[in-house]
Amino acid sequence: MSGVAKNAVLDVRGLSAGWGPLRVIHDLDLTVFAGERIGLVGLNGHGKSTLFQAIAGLTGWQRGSILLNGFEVGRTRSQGPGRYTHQIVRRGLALIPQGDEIFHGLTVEEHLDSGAYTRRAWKERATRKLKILHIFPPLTKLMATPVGRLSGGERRMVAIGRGLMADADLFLVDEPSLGLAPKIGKSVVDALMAVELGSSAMVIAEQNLGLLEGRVDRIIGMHAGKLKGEASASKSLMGGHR
Ligand SMILES: Nc1ncnc2c1ncn2[C@@H]1O[C@H](COP(=O)(O)OP(=O)(O)OP(=O)(O)O)[C@@H](O)[C@H]1O
Repeated sequence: MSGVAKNAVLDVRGLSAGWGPLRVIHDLDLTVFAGERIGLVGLNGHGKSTLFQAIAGLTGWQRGSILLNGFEVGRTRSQGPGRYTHQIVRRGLALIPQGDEIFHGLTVEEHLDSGAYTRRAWKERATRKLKILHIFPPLTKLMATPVGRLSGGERRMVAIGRGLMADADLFLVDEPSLGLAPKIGKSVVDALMAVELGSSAMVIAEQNLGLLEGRVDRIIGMHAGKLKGEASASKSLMGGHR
């Protein structure tokens, strides 16, 4: 293999990971470059979430190399989740997990603020919130509303918006449309397409290829814990229609 490209935000080599006796990820390689928006498409249970959790250091066990901004964050580990996750987050990772990890009693604005957890993001939180509201306009009038009163689609916007508040270089978004009515799910994915990445990168896991087709820079299939190469549905090949 050639060396790591200079602008690789993420470079995964020989990653295997799983839960207890279950091996979910099999010797996987993946490189994500700055500015890229990637679709990770695969059916339920084929390891998309486990791959994201491995990058965040949250699987039951894992081995192999994971370079985040050139720093090794992989480490062989097998003693319970979460041991290094805060360090990985400080290196530039934002994981937006499946479902809505929200606190019903907190307002929309409190959720967004809670996503600005680095010193720089906190300082810039007013500007960052404006950007989130630009991406998710329905949240504008709901800033003071406790999220327990919101609809499923609005809650998903809050959960994703909170993740996007981070000063991160790599955003991993796990099944943003899951459980939402098709129209709402599409509008949430549309919003993710509108995020200006600059030198950061985004990987969106989805079961529904149609939501990403022609709209991301690359689509990578995932099957039985392995990546299946790239589908011919990248933005450039499809003419970048919206
Ligand atoms: N926390 C966990 N503990 C034990 N097994 C798990 C855990 N999370 C996932 N698994 C198992 O790992 C396998 C891969 O699941 P994973 O959630 O990574 O797939 P996925 O492609 O993201 O699908 P989904 O859309 O359901 O999240 C499944 O067999 C699942 O049961």
